[in-house]
Amino acid sequence: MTPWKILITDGLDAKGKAVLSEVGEVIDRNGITADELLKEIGEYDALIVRSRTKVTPAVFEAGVKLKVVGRAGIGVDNIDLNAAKAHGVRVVNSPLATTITVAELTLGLMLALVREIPRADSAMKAGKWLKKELEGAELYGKTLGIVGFGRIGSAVADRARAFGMRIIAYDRLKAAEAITQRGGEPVSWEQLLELSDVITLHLPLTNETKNMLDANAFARMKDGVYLVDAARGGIVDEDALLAALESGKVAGAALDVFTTEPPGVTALVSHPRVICTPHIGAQTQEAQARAGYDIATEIIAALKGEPLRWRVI
Ligand SMILES: NC(=O)C1=CN([C@@H]2O[C@H](COP(=O)(O)OP(=O)(O)OC[C@H]3O[C@@H](n4cnc5c(N)ncnc54)[C@H](O)[C@@H]3O)[C@@H](O)[C@H]2O)C=CC1
Ligand SMILES: O=C(O)CCC(=O)C(=O)O
Repeated sequence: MTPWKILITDGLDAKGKAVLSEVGEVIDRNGITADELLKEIGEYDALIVRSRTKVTPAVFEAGVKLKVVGRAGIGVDNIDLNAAKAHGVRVVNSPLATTITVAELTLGLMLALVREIPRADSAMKAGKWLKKELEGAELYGKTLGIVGFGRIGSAVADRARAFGMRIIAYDRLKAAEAITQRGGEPVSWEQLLELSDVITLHLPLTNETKNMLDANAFARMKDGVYLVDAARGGIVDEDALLAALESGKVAGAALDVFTTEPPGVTALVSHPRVICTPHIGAQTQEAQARAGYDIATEIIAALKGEPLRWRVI
């Protein structure tokens, strides 16, 4: 047994924990507060988080033994990468584990939006039979605009093609062939906004993508467009989205992610044409089992100084 101590702060699948237990002492402090984390992190060699825990410069400062931070999942916007670099701490993630799960939720949200499934269900539970009012739209033949054509965006494209949708995509960094090979048409940002019937976001939150969907972007969209965000809150300017819903520019929005999480019952969350889920994009048994195993093996590789598959820094 090595002397490594590994702290888990947002839960981890049992298999991942078992793998980690073979090489060190694993402490599960699911739900630990920011203050508690600062007090306790000094004892640990490795920290594993999901999206709840904010790994701030102060955590790196207090983490005097810290060698690696693992994100069981994809987005590392909750980890201060500059501070990690400054303290010589590696950051790793498990980027392949949850792709299918997020793509499936995205398709579910698209269908829920165009057929108003949540409204139909809650009306039934309230004893109302809204058969005449609930006339939806088909996805078939509609144009799906995918913003960010990486792992999840391209998995969404594959599934949406099966629904008979035309796929257009904007990705600032991907070669056009990466999009055409998956049956999509590469377009500019402006074209994507102007041509899409449904827009879905699959890109990271960065300084560049923050508020990418602002009032100007909404103004360029088709009237009656649908929006799905299962990427990150903050990419969409929530005030601009609310205004676009009120004006009728946006027919409906499905949001799995929010600028502040949990957001509380805001005007956006309670809007009748908004469907919300509590950041469950990656939350299936299968995806979490894969993410737990992948991050555990990557953390061990980092602690042992072995080659890494998913080194962020
Ligand atoms: N709702 C949830 O629970 C989950 C959300 N996510 C989010 O989904 C995002 C995408 O995940 P993956 O597809 O695995 O990542 P990826 O890295 O495979 O794909 C992201 C794509 O976005 C593109 N991109 C980056 N900046 C851009 C910009 N300014 N304009 C246009 N395109 C840009 C990249 O070139 C890349 O192709 C993650 O960053 C994460 O924030 C990921 C997992 C679960
Ligand atoms: O792990 C989570 O809770 C969220 C997943 C996610 O957003 C990600 O992996 O980027």
